Formats: sequence, C-alpha cells, structure tokens
Amino acid sequence: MYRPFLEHLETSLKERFELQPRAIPEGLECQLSERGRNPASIQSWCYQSPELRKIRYTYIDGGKGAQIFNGVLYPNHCYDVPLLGIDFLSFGKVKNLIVLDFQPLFQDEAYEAKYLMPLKELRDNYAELAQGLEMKFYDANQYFSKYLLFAKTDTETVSTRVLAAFKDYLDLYWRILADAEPLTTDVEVARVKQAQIDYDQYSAERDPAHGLFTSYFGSEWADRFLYEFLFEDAVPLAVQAH
Ligand SMILES: C=CC1=C(C)/C(=C/c2[nH]c(/C=C3N=C(/C=C4\NC(=O)C(C)=C4C=C)C(C)=C\3CCC(=O)O)c(CCC(=O)O)c2C)NC1=O
Repeated sequence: MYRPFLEHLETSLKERFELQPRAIPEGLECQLSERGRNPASIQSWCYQSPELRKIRYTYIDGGKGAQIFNGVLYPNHCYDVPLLGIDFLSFGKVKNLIVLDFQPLFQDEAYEAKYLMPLKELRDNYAELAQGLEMKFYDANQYFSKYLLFAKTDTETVSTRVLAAFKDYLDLYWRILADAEPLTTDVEVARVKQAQIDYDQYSAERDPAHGLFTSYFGSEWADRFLYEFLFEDAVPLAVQAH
C-alpha cells in the first residue's frame, strides 16, 4: 500500500544526494515473523550523505492486516533544519493513519518563521489531511510543527491525495535543505547535536510501535530495533539509571 511512497522517496534521494550506505546492526535489517495471524516482514534501509547524516526508513508488510512505512531524515549537525518525519500506517481497510511533518528541533518563533512557515501553504492545500487529531502518545508541542499532516483516511485517499502531499512535502524539504546555511560555530553545532539526541530519547521512550514489534518479533528484538537502529542515540532507561 505504501510501496509507491517508498519508491518515490528512494528515487528522489538518489537523484539529489551522494548516498553512502549506513550500517544497520546485524539482524535488524530485515526479519520475518510467523507469529501473527498473517506472516509479516520488516525491512529497513539506511544511508548518509554530506547533507543528511542519517536517512532511515522501514517497511512492514503484514499482508492485509498491516502495512507500515516509517522514516526519519536527520540533517547533518551543522544544519539546524527540522527532521523529516514519516509515519504511515494501515491496519486492514478500516484504519489508515497518516503522519508527515518537518519535525522542529527548537520551538522559538524565529525558528518557526524560518523553517515551518513555508509549510503552511502546503498544509492549506491538503487541509483535509490536517485533521488536528489528539495525540495520545506524543506531545504535539515537542518535535511537531503546526503544519503537520495528521489524518485518518481511506485507502483511495492514500493513493491519491496523500501521495501528492508526500511528493510536495518532500520537494519543499529538499529546497529548504538546499538553501540551508551551515552553522559556523561549535556551540551552535553542539546545540543541534544535542537536540537530535534529545529527539531520539524522547521518541524511544514514547514510541507506540514497541508493542507491535514485540508481537511480531519478540521483545528482545524490539528493544534492539528501537535502541540500536531507530533511535540509536537514545539510552535505554534501565541503563540510564546506573
Ligand atoms: C518503524 C518505526 C515505527 C513504527 C512502525 C511506528 C508506528 C506507530 N506510530 C503510531 C502513531 C503515531 N505516530 C506519530 C508520528 C510519528 N511517528 C514516527 O515514528 C515519526 C517519525 C512520526 C512523525 C511524523 C504520531 C503523531 C502518532 C499518533 C500517536 C499519538 O496519538 O500520540 C502508532 C500508533 C497507532 C495507533 O494509534 O494505533 C504506531 C504503531 N512508529 C515508529 O517509530
């Protein structure tokens, strides 16, 4: 269901960037599950380029029961550009959840004016996909912009409007990244680095997918996937306490 999204992302990345493969820890790149009602597979891709220090995306194919496409693009620490966050989920025909955002590293007005305002026009073009749903797991005021697409929608809309929105959001993201001026001081770069680390910690602690990974692939694999791949700069809480 989201394969055209994955293919579009991959093609446009390869057109624009000098991609180098970025290692995925052993055993986490792909996995098959026979536990659920339907067999499921999970596969991930990871790259880096001079502009983007980590490009990761994952596809879960659980047949009719679950189709998920998730990804995050992390700019190099010398750019304070937002992260690109993608989370598209379908559980059967009845539930399709779409989340797409330029995930801000900082919440001040200057940052918003610089990096998020350009999104407003796009969001307005896809107003039916910006449903302002309530967040149960995450905090809408942290690492989300006002202009995120966040919708529950039908399969037809996914293959038409959501795909069009995805292409437009990506095009704008590439433009913002291309126009970004690298930070010049160590202090500024360190601040971006810390904000990206904080994003990983925040995301690992709240990620609603842990249960899903556990049910398909077991809790040991789920923990490793979260802390060694998805949010590798996060420290597991149990370890942190020592
Ligand atoms: C492979 C990794 C991965 C998967 C499969 C994943 C799945 C995932 N994301 C969810 C919600 C969600 N996901 C997001 C947003 C994001 N989530 C993101 O990972 C990113 C990058 C964004 C930003 C665009 C939001 C806002 C919700 C709704 C959660 C809420 O209500 O607080 C849910 C709950 C769906 C439900 O309501 O039943 C799951 C299972 N999250 C993951 O990290």
